Amino acid sequence: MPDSADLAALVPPPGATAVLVTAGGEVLFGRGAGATGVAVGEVVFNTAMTGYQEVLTDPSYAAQIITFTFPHIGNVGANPEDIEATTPAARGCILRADITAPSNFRARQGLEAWLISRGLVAMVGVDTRALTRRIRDLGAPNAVLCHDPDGNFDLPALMEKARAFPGLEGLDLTDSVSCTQTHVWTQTRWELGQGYGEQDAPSRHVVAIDYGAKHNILRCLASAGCKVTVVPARTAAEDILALKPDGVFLSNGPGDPAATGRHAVPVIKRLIDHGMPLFGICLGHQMMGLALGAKTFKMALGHRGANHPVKDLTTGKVEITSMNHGFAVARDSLPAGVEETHVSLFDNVLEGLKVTDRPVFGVQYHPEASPGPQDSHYLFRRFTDLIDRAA
Ligand SMILES: NC(=O)CC[C@H](N)C(=O)O
Repeated sequence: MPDSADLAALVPPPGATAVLVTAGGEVLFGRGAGATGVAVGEVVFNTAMTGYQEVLTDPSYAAQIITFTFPHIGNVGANPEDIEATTPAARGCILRADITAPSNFRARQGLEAWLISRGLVAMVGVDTRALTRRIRDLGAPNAVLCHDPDGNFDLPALMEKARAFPGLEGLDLTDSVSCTQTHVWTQTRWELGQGYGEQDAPSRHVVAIDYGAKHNILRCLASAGCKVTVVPARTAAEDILALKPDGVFLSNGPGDPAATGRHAVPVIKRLIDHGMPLFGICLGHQMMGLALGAKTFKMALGHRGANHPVKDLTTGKVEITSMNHGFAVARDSLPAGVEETHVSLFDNVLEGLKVTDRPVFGVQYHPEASPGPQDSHYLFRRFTDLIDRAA
């Protein structure tokens, strides 16, 4: 493994204004883009070919630096609609090609200006295919991404910074991305020519626990006919029950489910015991698993993209899904009475579960897509059917 002296001896190539330094001492130079400064986190790759704005605003990417496997990122620019959360969570991004001027009727800004406005550090002009292979073969590294227009890099200090990052295992990050106030969500899904809609006359009441919820999940719930009351991540079970919901939704979110589960699992257990219809997505699904007595584990590189095939074991149908997870529920830890409902056809990881005698289910992937195909939207209907049957 390279040491500080090896790193101090490295001379950046001419024109290098950004560098990625891993905790293991690997160094990758490129050209800086977006905000200047230093970003610390776990480096992961996403294989989606579209929807970079949704990916970069997904709160589940807190404390992560994203490299896109698609080489041309930025072609459609940025617009104020394709935003999954207003607070920045991802730390930065790494791109193959230079960011070019936008060409899309919805663009209001170029990607470069948008990255700066969100404080996202970026690096372009690097071999993202080699970086992706490295992540695939050796796992997702902790690293520091530094953008300095003068190209002054203290590489040993950057490596130390990467080493000081504790890694995602054991990290509860929901407080940094959850809402702070209870509020009602009324926006519905985007339609071409109309944009987002506003809900009218919802017939069911769902409380969504916000561990870092993507907006499109809330829109899908609103479009499925639910009045959606969004509550902060640490809301007590009794306060949720006092809102008299017909069902409770457990959102996606960043970090380690076992760490966030320390405060969230007792709340989820109480709701399950109460007989409440429950639907969990990603982090919400993982913590539902923990509440039922299953275990979660950290995957070597995780699943991130918009092209992951999943089989619904309850219908035999295969759907192409959107994913972003680095942890998963361990199949062999599922207790009696909890059934696996979905499985990844890429690597056989458990992607969904349900409780046999209660109205409780969750999926590991992202049925709201954003970005990605809409094959899995049926799950919102499955939730409202459960609510209606439990009424
Ligand atoms: N999208 C999510 O909710 C991600 C859940 C969790 N942080 C993981 O990486 O597995």
